[in-house]
Amino acid sequence: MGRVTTPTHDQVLRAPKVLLHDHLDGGLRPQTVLELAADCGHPLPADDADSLGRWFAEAADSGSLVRYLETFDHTVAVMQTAAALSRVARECVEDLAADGVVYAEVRYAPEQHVGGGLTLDEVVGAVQEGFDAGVAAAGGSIVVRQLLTAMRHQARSMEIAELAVAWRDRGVAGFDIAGAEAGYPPTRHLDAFEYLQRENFHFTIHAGEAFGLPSIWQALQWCGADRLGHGVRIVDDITVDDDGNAKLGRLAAYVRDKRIPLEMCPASNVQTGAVTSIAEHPIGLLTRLRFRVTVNTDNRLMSGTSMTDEMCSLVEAFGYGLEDLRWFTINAMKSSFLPFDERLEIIDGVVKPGYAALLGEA
Ligand SMILES: O=c1[nH]cnc2c1ncn2[C@@H]1O[C@H](CO)[C@@H](O)[C@H]1O
Ligand SMILES: [Zn+2]
Repeated sequence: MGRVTTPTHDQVLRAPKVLLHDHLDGGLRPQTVLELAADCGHPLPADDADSLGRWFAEAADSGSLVRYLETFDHTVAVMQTAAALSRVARECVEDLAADGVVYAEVRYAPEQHVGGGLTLDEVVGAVQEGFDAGVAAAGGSIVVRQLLTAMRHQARSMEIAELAVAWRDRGVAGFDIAGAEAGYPPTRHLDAFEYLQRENFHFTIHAGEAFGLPSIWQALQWCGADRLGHGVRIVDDITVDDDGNAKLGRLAAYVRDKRIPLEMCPASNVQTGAVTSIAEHPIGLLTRLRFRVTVNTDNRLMSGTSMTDEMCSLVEAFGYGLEDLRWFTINAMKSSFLPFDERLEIIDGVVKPGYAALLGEA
């Protein structure tokens, strides 16, 4: 893609970044996990913040999505009160703002936070309170919305979809399904997706991460997803010949033609074994073919990552310049679930001037 102005780490940190795929229960500070676990008597596999952070990264680095997801037992366990949820949500916004994120959609599954007696409504309210406090602490330099996730192996998706719609004007911008992909096709939750479409609401679906094209096809053509969580396996429908010419199958062509946003999470994909390395991540090919690619963190705790780290690893692996990072960022902002005028305001008022200033330095 065009010109290349290789950025320094400090420039990537200062660049305005947009995050569409980040799990609230995958982004806690290790120290906070320790303190909340002490409060509620939850036993942890380590007793200081450094070793606990390392434990999460190592346990998640398993080559299997199912084992990766087991690490969430410890974060979800300490997020069962309104105070704990608000704290985690506030710290999440503080950490994203410090990382130069200007817009974020942060997701979690409310049904996993009712073990301490909270109602679903109270869970969403507690998270929103934390987000509001975090945005205030960051001096309004960041805009944050919730995405409500339903767990694909459970049967509460309709209820969670209704919850999301009930909160649509109070901080919730969309809906998602997550959890183990193989064996739990998105069509299990068709009633929820059809309801959301009738409500003119937005949703994304984790698809094409641990399972291939049928999962992506169902998410788009049966369920009507607006975006794909990961979607990496769309490359199974693309062949590249020895001269580098790519041939797209019907599904890959549809995804590109319709500008379906791909919420790509490079570090997470290496840990779950969806790809073997960042350098071999399909994001390189998909970017070259001009799919609507976005860059995301997925789980900052489990992957020991940040938006700055993800961007820097792509700069290193693919030689991307500031121009490419701006393209990813504008792609993400165009694909957000905010109203169109609010998206434009951030693109024209924040993202473009931010990159113009950095390109002026370079
Ligand atoms: O990459 C992923 N693929 C599928 N599910 C995930 C991923 N990361 C996190 N979760 C699941 O989403 C729940 C709500 O945030 C988490 O508890 C985890 O089980
Ligand atoms: Zn995810």
